[in-house]
Amino acid sequence: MTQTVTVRVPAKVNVQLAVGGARPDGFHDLANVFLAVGLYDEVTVTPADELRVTCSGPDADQVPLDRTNLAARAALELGRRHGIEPAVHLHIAKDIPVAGGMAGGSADGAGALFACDALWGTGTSRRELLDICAELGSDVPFSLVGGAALGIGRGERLRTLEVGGTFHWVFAIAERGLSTPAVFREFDRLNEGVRIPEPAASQELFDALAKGDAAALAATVSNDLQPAALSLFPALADTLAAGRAAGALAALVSGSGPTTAFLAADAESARTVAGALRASGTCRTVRVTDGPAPGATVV
Ligand SMILES: C[C@@](CO)(OP(=O)(O)O)[C@H](O)COP(=O)(O)OP(=O)(O)OC[C@H]1O[C@@H](n2ccc(N)nc2=O)[C@H](O)[C@@H]1O
Ligand SMILES: Nc1ncnc2c1ncn2[C@@H]1O[C@H](COP(=O)(O)OP(=O)(O)O)[C@@H](O)[C@H]1O
Repeated sequence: MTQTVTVRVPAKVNVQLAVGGARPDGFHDLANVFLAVGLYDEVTVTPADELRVTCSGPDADQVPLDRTNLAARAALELGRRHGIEPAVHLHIAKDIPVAGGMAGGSADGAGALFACDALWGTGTSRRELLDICAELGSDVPFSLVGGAALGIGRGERLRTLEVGGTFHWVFAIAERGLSTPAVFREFDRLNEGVRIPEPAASQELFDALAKGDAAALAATVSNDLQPAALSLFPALADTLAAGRAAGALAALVSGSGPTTAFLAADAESARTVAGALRASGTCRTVRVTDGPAPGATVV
């Protein structure tokens, strides 16, 4: 029997995030276009006496190690469905910023699910894995599949999108995190009394992804949560301005933030934008990477 399984799972940036009004269940309908990018968490699962979570990496102290951790929740749910006691040690090697709008917790949930399924030999179908992911959180199904996809409903119902090239990105990691529910609440507050249209995905954006055309993608990216994130974290405007001034084709908040994302024309331009962001002193760390990246993969 396999004694240890490690799964690598990517971060995401939302190249379009169209947000509808609040639903009766408290969620918002979305047209959420995800692109997986090359920052990864690794989840390693090993048999143990009881369920235990550990985490390493620069942000490890911000990650809960109890049963609220999405990796633990994934193991508990898969075990429950198969009548297996989830006696495993889950170790998260964390490289995705915590509470950064890049779906790091979701990545760990998808990674733990995939890893436990391999360790226990439960042979769960793709359909059931995606159902469990959707129970764990709106972003978790995308973490499993990676690449690029449109998420509708609360973002959990996915349609894979074609991507015709590599997109070069720079991410500016902020000094502190932002809570996703707080950003949605601020979105509701800012839109009080406003009739919010049904969220709709952009065909121009799909075409830009399919062509691998960075300039065309830059012309169509959008994030309806950006005003709410900026309202809660006004200093992000300075980071966005610094990246734009350095030649980024597009500058936007990633999901609910506070990570800011900069689309560059090519790898060299990405390095220039990264250097300018570092020099600007408007963020904690700068990362250069590209997308699309593959979904959860056993390493
Ligand atoms: C905003 C997005 C964009 O991709 O990502 P992040 O910025 O958090 O990475 C997602 O919609 C976040 O998805 P995820 O982080 O999985 O959220 P969930 O655990 O499902 O929900 C947490 C809370 O966010 C709000 N929420 C989330 C999704 C959604 N469609 N509508 C919402 O209103 C609700 O208040 C919910 O209770
Ligand atoms: N494995 C995990 N890694 C990070 N955060 C987690 C994890 N499990 C639960 N959380 C909780 O989820 C919150 C959101 O974290 P994260 O998924 O990193 O951000 P975001 O939702 O902005 O993409 C964290 O503040 C933390 O309390």
